[in-house]
Amino acid sequence: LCVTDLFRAAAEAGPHHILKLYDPSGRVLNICPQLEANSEDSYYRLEVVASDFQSVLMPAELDDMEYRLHHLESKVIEDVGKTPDIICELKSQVESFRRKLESVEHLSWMGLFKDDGDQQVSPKPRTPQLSVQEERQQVRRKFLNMSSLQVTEEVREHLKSPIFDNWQWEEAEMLVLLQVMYTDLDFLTAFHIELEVLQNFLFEVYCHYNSIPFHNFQHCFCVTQMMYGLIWLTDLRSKLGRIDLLIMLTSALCHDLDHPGYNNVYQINAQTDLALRYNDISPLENHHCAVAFGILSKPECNILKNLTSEQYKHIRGGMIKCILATDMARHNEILNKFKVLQPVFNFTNKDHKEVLMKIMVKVSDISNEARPMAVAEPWLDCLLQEFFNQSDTEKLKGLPVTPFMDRDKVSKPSSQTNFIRFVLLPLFTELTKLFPCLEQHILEPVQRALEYYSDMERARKEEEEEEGTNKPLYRVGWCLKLGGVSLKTWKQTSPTLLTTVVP
Ligand SMILES: Nc1nc2c(ncn2[C@@H]2O[C@@H]3COP(=O)(O)O[C@H]3[C@H]2O)c(=O)[nH]1
Ligand SMILES: [Zn+2]
Repeated sequence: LCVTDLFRAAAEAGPHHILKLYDPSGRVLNICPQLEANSEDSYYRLEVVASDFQSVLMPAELDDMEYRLHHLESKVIEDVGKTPDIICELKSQVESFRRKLESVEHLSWMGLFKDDGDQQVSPKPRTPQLSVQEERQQVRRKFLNMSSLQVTEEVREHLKSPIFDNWQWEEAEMLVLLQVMYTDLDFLTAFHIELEVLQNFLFEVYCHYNSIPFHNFQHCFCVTQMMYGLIWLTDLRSKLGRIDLLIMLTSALCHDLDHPGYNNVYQINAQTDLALRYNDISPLENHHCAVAFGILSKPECNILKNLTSEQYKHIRGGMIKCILATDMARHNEILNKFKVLQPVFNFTNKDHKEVLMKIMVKVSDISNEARPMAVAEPWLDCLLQEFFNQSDTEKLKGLPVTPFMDRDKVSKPSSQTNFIRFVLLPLFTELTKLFPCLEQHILEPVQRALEYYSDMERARKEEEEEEGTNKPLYRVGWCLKLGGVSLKTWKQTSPTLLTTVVP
């Protein structure tokens, strides 16, 4: 097929069909303007992979929702004589969602079109566009204009709790809160850190996180805040040296610096610059750590500059160990070490302390489900978006597809029930044995999350059985949030409840 034929064929198939294009070896090709020409003896194969496109992209829920909104509006008008603002807002959200589905943007969701021309999967020097730079400078100005003294006692206390809601805070405010963490742990006095240097360091850290769905600055903030909360909850200040606390908090802060949104498996399979540079050994974690020390190598950002060389060496060694420990490929190795030590744990033993510090960073890194559901669930949507993006790219490039990232294999609840059962609970249970006070703060919320996602999984299966069809594993619509309530939850709530949950 020549390109014109291709588009003619697509037009003939009509808008209700999904087409996929394959090369002679059976690889799915990206239908995009950069498509290479084929020759007479290398045919492209065009296949209709799904019909009734409209019903996939226009979930019945959307019609249902519009109908119910209309119904609700007429009832409210009968009572109060006009359409309340909240209903107008909902109508415009539903309308904008419909427009999104009708446009071509959603095609990238389905792995059909993907502009991966400037995809950054290697640590090339970052040359942000002016607008990004401007945005950052605005954040910097706002951050520097706020004083940590403005942060009230109430917020300082709340900052120590795992129920802290990151979604309520802007980036500049998060930077101030990070500054509060360093000051309230007395790091500035203990390590002679000048406030201006701390602010420069925090700002540079912020600039070195990418705007990607999950491994972004907000994730860095959440992990650091959880670490901070754990330090207070477990009273670690009385058990470890302040230098170890500095290592743990700074490792949490730096642990995903310049994450490109594609994991180690991808780096290795795609033979990216990172994989080449680090010989396939934890390429990402090595990179995060190297970026951290790159930032610290600038004198104006070097919060460690007033330390003795021995202290510096200790901190550098500790941070390298903690950041490299976040590679999930080493999860069992590290957890098993901790399991052996836990019954005889000794806070004065150097090796014991080292394993505990790694465990604390790991727990903080994967602690979203320990937070209230309204905070945790949007994080899962972000993670799945990054996962699906990776598996779509893997399919397009003909690389092995990472199974737990494959939109054709995982559903939102199944991804979570497995992760909670096999990763979170074993890890959190072990830490709780050493610090029983953590049970209510991290273990119980995770157990509740497991029930929540098991219920969601059951409901999905029942719906499938009722309808006798396979439900799409992860519907586009599930991502639309209306006042923090997912469409699916919304569908299940009564119209009267709707007005109360949406605000
Ligand atoms: N399914 C699932 N995976 C998670 C969750 N939180 C963290 N992870 C995974 O755990 C990994 C920790 O290291 P990475 O940041 O590389 O990538 C993270 C995700 O792959 C979660 O809530 N659900
Ligand atoms: Zn992380």
